[in-house]
Amino acid sequence: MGYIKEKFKSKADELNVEVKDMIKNHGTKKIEEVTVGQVYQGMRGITGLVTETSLLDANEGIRFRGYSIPELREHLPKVPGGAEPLPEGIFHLMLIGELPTEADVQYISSMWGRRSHVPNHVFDAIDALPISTHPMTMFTVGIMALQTESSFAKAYADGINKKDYWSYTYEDTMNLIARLPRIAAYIYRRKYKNGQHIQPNGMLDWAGNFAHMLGFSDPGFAELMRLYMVIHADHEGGNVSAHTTHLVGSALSDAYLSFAAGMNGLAGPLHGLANQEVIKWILQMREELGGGSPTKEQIEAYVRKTLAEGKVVPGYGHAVLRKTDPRFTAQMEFAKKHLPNDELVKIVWTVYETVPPILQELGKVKNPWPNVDAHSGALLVHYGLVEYEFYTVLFGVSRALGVLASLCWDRALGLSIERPKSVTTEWMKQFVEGKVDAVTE
Ligand SMILES: CC(=O)SCCNC(=O)CCNC(=O)[C@H](O)C(C)(C)COP(=O)(O)OP(=O)(O)OC[C@H]1O[C@@H](n2cnc3c(N)ncnc32)[C@H](O)[C@@H]1OP(=O)(O)O
Ligand SMILES: O=C([O-])CC(=O)C(=O)O
Repeated sequence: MGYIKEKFKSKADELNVEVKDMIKNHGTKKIEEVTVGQVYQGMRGITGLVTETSLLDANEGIRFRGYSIPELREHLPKVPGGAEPLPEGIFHLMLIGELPTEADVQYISSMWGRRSHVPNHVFDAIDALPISTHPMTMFTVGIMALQTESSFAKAYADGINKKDYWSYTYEDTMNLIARLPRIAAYIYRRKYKNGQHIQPNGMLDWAGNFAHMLGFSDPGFAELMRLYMVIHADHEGGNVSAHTTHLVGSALSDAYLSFAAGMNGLAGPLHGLANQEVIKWILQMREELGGGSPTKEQIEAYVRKTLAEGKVVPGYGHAVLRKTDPRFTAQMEFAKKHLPNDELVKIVWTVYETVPPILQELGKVKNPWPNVDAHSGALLVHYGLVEYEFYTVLFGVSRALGVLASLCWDRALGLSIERPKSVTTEWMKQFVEGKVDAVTE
């Protein structure tokens, strides 16, 4: 057994004892009351999941095992001469719960390199789709085709002990993460670069190799990919992609099935797809105004028009956050350092000055501030990755790190199949009239 796997096992054994104890001694302690409004409105504010990898504070933003994004940028290992943290490092942190050493990161990097071979039938499955297919559809088809390789599914079919679920899930996790950049790059080159594919470079780190396979040789782009892959990796457990992966995994669907399900959620415009919507919205605004940089007044008018048409302003608002997303700030800092005079980036910054007061005026928007998706597209366009329909695939490759580390924990802790209670509105009517009681068991 590799030493990262051994470390995970020993951490999981320790936490298992604590969790069993928690359930035994405090299992009946109430966390909070659930209201009728919460049940109808997306279960907002209901604490209903345990996710070890990260925790969100509504005002401060995400922390990965206690570390904020600025702290991660400082403490995680980097490539020689690089300034941005390596995704291998945040994966180690989320899985093991400790900051990695340089050696840990190198170990994970070379492990993923060794496991990165993608069988041909995956490419054939993608090639069977029309070229006009959305890249996220190609991505989930690719992941589903790769499910033939699941160690968990094979082991389960052969009959395994519950105690060993974690081990096969770990193997699937490592193999899937190793292969995702190749699948994503294949989709990009197939759809946008006439199928001129680029072979992996085994000497590079995971994100550096991804940048290389996509076809971008500017070292700034590789740095951006490292930062991008770190900041999009996880956002505690309740977001649509993480929750879906966890939910599907709770039926003991393997990592491929669970992750593909999560990616179908990420492909929704209120979640991950918002990053393509942001750049599309900005480009349309520019086109309607005849090109160039719009003024604050022009942006304000365009925002009001968007709202009047009954649409949301993409990249703004959040289900849980109540301040500017620190992932937006991290990208803004990257832009200030590397591309302070980029025209599109400057538009993103003017949009940032303009949108929040307008959303506040509406009186119903709980968070008028930008989220992670408000900034990412402008950075990608700067380096030449202009095909915005592809952006959510990048998000998905990154999100694998968090949701699959979590899936390892789900199986290691023996978490149950998820099955909350649902009711009908007829039941709800009787409940508010005091004719039926809430079901507590
Ligand atoms: C990686 C991520 O997933 S980050 C989120 C990416 N998504 C986006 O950027 C899309 C734009 N934003 C939104 O649609 C929302 O803010 C969401 C989906 C992120 C959160 O939704 P909710 O938790 O329901 O937000 P909230 O409670 O503030 O919504 C209240 C009202 O304000 C509206 N609202 C919220 N954000 C916006 C916005 N950016 N533009 C216009 N209206 C908005 C909601 O649509 C809702 O209107 P309704 O009562 O008429 O249905
Ligand atoms: O937390 C959420 O609901 C959405 C989000 O920002 C993410 O998943 O990154």
